Amino acid sequence: MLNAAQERAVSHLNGPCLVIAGAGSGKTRVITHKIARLLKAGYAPGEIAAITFTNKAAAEMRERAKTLLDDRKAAKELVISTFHALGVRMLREDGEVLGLKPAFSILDSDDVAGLIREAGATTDAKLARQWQWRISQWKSALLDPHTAAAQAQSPEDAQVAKVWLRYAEQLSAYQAVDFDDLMVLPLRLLREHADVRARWQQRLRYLLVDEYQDTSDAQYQLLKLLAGDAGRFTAVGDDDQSIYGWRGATLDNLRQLPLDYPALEVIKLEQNYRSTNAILRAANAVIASNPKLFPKQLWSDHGEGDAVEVREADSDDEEAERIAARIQALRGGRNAKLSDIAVLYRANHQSRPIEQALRKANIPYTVSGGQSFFDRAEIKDVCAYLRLLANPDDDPAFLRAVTTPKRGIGAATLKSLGAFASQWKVSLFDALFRDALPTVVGARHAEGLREFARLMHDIEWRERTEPAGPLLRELLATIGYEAYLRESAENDREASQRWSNVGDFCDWIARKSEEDGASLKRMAQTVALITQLAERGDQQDAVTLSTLHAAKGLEWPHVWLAGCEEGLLPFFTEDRPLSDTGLEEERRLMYVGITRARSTLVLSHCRKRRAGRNARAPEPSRFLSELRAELPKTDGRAAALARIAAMKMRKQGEESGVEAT
Ligand SMILES: Nc1ncnc2c1ncn2[C@@H]1O[C@H](COP(=O)(O)OP(=O)(O)OP(=O)(O)O)[C@@H](O)[C@H]1O
Ligand SMILES: [Mg+2]
Repeated sequence: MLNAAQERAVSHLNGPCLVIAGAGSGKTRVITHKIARLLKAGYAPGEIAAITFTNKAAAEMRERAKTLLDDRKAAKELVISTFHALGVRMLREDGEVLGLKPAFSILDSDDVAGLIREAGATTDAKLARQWQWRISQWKSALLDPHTAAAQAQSPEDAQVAKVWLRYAEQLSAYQAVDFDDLMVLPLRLLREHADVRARWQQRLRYLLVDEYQDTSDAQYQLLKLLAGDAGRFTAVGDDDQSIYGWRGATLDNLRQLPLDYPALEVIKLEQNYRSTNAILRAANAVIASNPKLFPKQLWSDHGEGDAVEVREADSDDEEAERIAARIQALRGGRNAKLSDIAVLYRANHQSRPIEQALRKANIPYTVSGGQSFFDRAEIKDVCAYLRLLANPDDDPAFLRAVTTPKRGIGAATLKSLGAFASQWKVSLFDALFRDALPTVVGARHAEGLREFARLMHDIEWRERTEPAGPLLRELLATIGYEAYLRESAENDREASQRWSNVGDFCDWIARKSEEDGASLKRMAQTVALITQLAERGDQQDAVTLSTLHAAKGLEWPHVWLAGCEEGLLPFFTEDRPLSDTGLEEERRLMYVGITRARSTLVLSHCRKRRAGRNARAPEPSRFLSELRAELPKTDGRAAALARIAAMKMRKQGEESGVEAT
């Protein structure tokens, strides 16, 4: 079912459309329903592209489309992806006009940091990170190294521009791109090649963009080029939920849209279908302190509901224990499933005490937004082999693979190999096949390197006919990866955990490659893009632990927002004091957190919080005072009962001898 305003948005098929509305008002629902409507109007599934903010949101939207359409085939053909994944698709198909081979590699942030250290000939990791950040900013602003050099305002900028030039050369030599390139290069592709542009405009005849308020400059330009002058798109967003300003997202794109498209149909939605009025009032109260771009007032017919609670804990450990006690109570008293419950927080490090308390209480949980599965060292090791298989010119992957596990090939050998390779202008892997190799690195090392090359060739040969899963397992057995993990991990438990992660990964590869009929190499090409543990399809009932940023767009019946403290939410430090715009973005983050809740919401803060080895005594968040007028008087008795429950749990934990990790 759709309400009248949603229906208007869904049925507006000719000309551009913007839905601007508060949290939980059914914006994402408009997109899924509009997909169905477009199909009815004669669009082919492959002509409709829906852009989501995360891979996880894309997977969810495809699920929703599946149920709505009742047509699995059509749902499969829909283009539902993030801007970045769409960029990859465009580059794989058409990147060659920019000099990019279809099998190019995608570097993650660590790979990039390594290359930039090399390009700037520095070992200072912190400095290199600063350069990386600057270069990324320039790239997002659509500059090129030469312009950056010409426009440099300071000697530092001039130096970074030089590093950038060398870095850019490395990237093209390695046939690799970084994450910024995934937006910038498709843009260049469409701008500079009218034929390619025409083809993609024909192909993606209608675009739907979710979370429009968090698009970057480059993304907006890409949208415009794809949608053409007729503006065949629908964008939905909420200016009060723009929380990625720090990463280059800009609300200017919202302001600009009506100017660029005078025919733009702007639709507001005011009814909230997610939350109770108690929760909405808290949300409205907080966001009221921000200046308004598009004023709106949310209401819901879900009734008043339970009062929003504010809890104070002595320490972060106590806060965590209370969270665990509350989850048990929700499970018992309200029959809640664990997947109905989320614990949200501002900073990754806050998950540690909470994870410990949940383990102690035997409550299954998943962490999202923090370190993802694919960021784990062991998974990156395996991926290095896969990347090298997909693209032998991928030098960073080569370096990681050839040294993991150790094969007696040291830094000196690699350095000579590097010099040799650049002299011949070939990749490191290619250099292994040059006749002069033994004279460069010595006979013994040459043999070691060539053995590695033979191993990779063997896999490459066999991957054409053999199924991906078993082949990958065999590769890991051949290189003795498990033994390597046992040697290099801190202790047995860690080694087992890591090895079991690798096992999960192999299972996932096996399953996915069977599903898609993909070879190991094909899988390797997609792997670089996957960042979400969720894609492994964990079905177990579990509580969600998530950063506020990663919770965007999602909803749970029960939400606990932890760490509502000055310095944490809003986030600031002595080195990084809060600016006005910074404070506004933090407030929007608080608003996003509050509006994730459907029925119950708890906000907590601690009197003492550990930060590294020190403890701080933070003040309660100013956002709590902003919504205080909307809260009932604190119920002393309920607080006391919760404390007693937490104490009991602590005792139980000690008695059953469950160890915290
Ligand atoms: N017309 C409707 N009738 C019933 N339920 C609705 C309707 N529209 C939306 N909903 C429900 O309300 C909830 C919020 O919808 P949705 O996630 O689409 O909102 P949103 O505006 O995208 O929120 P956010 O700003 O957080 O992304 C969902 O559970 C959705 O199924
Ligand atoms: Mg949404």
